[in-house]
Amino acid sequence: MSVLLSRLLADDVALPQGVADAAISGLTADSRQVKPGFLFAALPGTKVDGAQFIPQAVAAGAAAVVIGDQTTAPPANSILIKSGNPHQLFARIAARFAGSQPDIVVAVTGTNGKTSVAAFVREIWQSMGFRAASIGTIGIVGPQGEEYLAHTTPDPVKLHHALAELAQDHVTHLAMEASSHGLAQFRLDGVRLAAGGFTNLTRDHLDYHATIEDYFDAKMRLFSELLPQGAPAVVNADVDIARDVVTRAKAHGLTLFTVGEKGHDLKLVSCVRDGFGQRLVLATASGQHEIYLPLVGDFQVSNALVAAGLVIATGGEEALVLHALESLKGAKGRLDLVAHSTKGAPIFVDFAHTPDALEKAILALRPYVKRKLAVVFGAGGDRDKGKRPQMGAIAAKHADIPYVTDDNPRSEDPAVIRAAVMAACPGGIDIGDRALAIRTAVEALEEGDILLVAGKGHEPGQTVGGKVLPFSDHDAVKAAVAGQDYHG
Ligand SMILES: CC(=O)N[C@H]1[C@@H](OP(=O)(O)OP(=O)(O)OC[C@H]2O[C@@H](n3ccc(=O)[nH]c3=O)[C@H](O)[C@@H]2O)O[C@H](CO)[C@@H](O)[C@@H]1O[C@H](C)C(=O)N[C@@H](C)C(=O)N[C@H](CCC(=O)O)C(=O)O
Ligand SMILES: Nc1ncnc2c1ncn2[C@@H]1O[C@H](COP(=O)(O)OP(=O)(O)OP(=O)(O)O)[C@@H](O)[C@H]1O
Ligand SMILES: N[C@H](CCC[C@H](N)C(=O)O)C(=O)O
Ligand SMILES: [Mg+2]
Repeated sequence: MSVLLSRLLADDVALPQGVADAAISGLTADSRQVKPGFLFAALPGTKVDGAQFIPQAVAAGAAAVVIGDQTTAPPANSILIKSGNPHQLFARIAARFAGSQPDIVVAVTGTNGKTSVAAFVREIWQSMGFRAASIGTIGIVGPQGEEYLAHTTPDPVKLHHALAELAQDHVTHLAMEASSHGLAQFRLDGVRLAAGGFTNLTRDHLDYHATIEDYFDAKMRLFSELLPQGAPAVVNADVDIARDVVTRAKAHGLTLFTVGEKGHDLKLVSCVRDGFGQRLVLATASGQHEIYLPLVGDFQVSNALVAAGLVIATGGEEALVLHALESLKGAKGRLDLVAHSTKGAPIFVDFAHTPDALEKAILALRPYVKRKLAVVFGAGGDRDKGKRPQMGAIAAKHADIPYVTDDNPRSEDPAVIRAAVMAACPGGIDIGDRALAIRTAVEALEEGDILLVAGKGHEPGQTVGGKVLPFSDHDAVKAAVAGQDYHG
């Protein structure tokens, strides 16, 4: 398949006619992927400037090269397209190259809860009879099954290829996660969005964003730049920063839809625990509604309301949406009750890998604990180091038995990461080998205890050095309960 360069650039860049008639056979921002007739985007990155690979891209047959207008590009035997924002231009080109997108695409941002909200939105739409999918940390989940992805928000080429495939498969409704990296790197700038959601903002990714304000600004691009005027902004009103989100959304002419105890459009009137579920009373313009939410944790109520808000605000019938909440399953590895120990203690697997998430996950389980609450957790390598002592302190404060273990050490020395966590976690038990930590914790469980295994959730591997070794918390827990060794 080839597309005329003029079609890919639309009104973004004007080129002389003969030049604009070039046929482009593919796109990439990686010189190593260039094939004859491709457009290569030479993008400045966090490690290198893609412009240095222009000679290789041209030698591989690049027909056109997108570069920043401040970049001094080497003389190239191909069409040079200069842009003040090459990342954004590339995202738009990727959208035009791929062609179709599902009719209704909503995006959710926030530090925690994005995957859960995207999964809930997909589930609600499915139960209303729509052909729906979601894209995010757990991959592409749709009618054709699941495909794991490397990123929460994929790069524009991968993203638009996925959107076009879903549209061709007659998927009309899509919920996607907008990560702060994805927003900062303009990965979603070609997506036609119908609505945006916001969950919360707490500490994460301060290795990448210089300050928490920069991190917030990146997230706010969804509201202040990506959504078209008048589109709904669904905001969890129960977090302090919601005020700022509302201000930005209003300034951009979005239609506010607030949810939660302080919400206006979908208000949480009351919430009472009922086994591993919760009975909610919700208020909307049409009156009060009693709902059973089959999920553990206050934060899942908040996520479910953002999800319901996104569906209602994009035209979903309120009664059907609220009814659908009663059968939500949620995303794999989010406070997932995976097994019971031989003494009957429930064991949960969760994806908490930020201080706030760890605190929320532990506190969500506390009401069910009759004796002791144990937590197995760690902190990721090559990621925000400031999270480590904070997570250690939270486990020490809120859990009875904290086990500190490895969670994707990546290029770092795992013992150094654990030491940083342990320094703030008096009483913590340091067991680097994650399978052994889980087995030790499981074997120590008594009746009335609960174990939370946090940090990896759905992840299928442990990243050590440059290698991803097969590892699943779900399987490690099941093996430990069966008294078997687990090696991934
Ligand atoms: C920090 C970060 O987000 N980096 C992403 C970014 O890379 P970069 O632009 O910094 O790349 P770079 O290595 O400096 O290279 C610059 C350019 O030169 C190009 N290049 C490089 C080498 C070469 O030989 N030829 C060549 O053309 C590269 O393709 C790139 O376009 O763009 C790349 C292409 O899209 C991503 O693969 C890469 O993700 C890295 C691997 C990553 O780990 N990202 C994580 C942190 C991430 O994005 N996470 C978020 C949030 C997760 C969450 O929800 O918590 C996500 O959405 O997944
Ligand atoms: N609304 C929330 N508030 C606080 N913590 C939450 C909330 N929702 C989920 N969590 C916690 O955060 C973890 C991750 O949740 P989820 O995967 O839905 O978030 P995410 O925003 O997609 O995360 P990531 O950016 O890592 O993909 C959960 O396992 C849980 O511990
Ligand atoms: N998208 C997140 C996932 C972190 C998962 C956790 N297991 C860790 O490795 O810290 C990141 O790449 O920072
Ligand atoms: Mg996610």
